[in-house]
Amino acid sequence: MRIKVLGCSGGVGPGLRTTSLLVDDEILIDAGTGVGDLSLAQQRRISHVFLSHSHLDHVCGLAFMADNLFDLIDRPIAVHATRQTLEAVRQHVFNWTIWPDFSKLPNEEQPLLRFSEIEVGAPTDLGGDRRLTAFKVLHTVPAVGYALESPRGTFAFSGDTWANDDIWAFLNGLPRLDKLMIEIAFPDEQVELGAASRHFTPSLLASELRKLKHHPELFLTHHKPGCEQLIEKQCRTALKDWRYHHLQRGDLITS
Ligand SMILES: Nc1ncnc2c1ncn2[C@@H]1O[C@@H]2COP(=O)(O)O[C@H]2[C@H]1O
Repeated sequence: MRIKVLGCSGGVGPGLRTTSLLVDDEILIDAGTGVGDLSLAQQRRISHVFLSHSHLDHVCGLAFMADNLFDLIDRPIAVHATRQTLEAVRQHVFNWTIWPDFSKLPNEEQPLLRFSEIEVGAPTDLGGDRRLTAFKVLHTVPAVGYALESPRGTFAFSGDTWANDDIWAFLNGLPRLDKLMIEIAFPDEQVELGAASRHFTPSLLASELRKLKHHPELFLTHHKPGCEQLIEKQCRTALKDWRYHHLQRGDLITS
């Protein structure tokens, strides 16, 4: 699998885009502002979108992409998420007030978006020997991460999360875990804001990682704008036993 990082910042600013991963040119995992860097031709190729949770920085690109593609595609884009996330997105974004309901446009028989509920823990076959499984994480709204498995390896994306044992129980149950994209939004000084907003700091992530039986390569993500350098400095100590990278927009992960 070829995973292109369209965005992985915890906010926006010059060169910063919010979370969106393009898998094999046809699947999006989350649809943050990073979607805005795809050409129309690239957007037309998207057939599935998997959302981790309902927060704006992970879904706003879906709204703009749907509008862009209005006249350009003749089959729906499948938007997969848990029941709670779909309810939130439908009620608060695609509600005709914030944005048109593209699950009813251009008409209900052939809509642009087709919402599709996923079950946590139930694998979805993506074809080509690839499968994707949602796993529960802990954030301020219902949220999941996704594991992508293929014969060549397993990549997992934590989504936005804070410390909790469900993540490690799921990841420890995987036969292998080669690459883990996991968030650190705040530096250690902001551990209280991290707790309130349910985000990791470097020391907290390092301590939670002791529960993981695998030793994957780590791809650190979702740093809040302005916090990047301090987080990087703290990771040099906190994660010294791990092979890790601070993920950047435009990076490629192969799995
Ligand atoms: N008390 C709070 N609860 C949740 N989010 C907060 C709070 N205070 C500030 N925030 C910010 O609001 C942001 C919403 O998106 P994030 O979860 O990425 O990160 C969150 C924090 O940066």
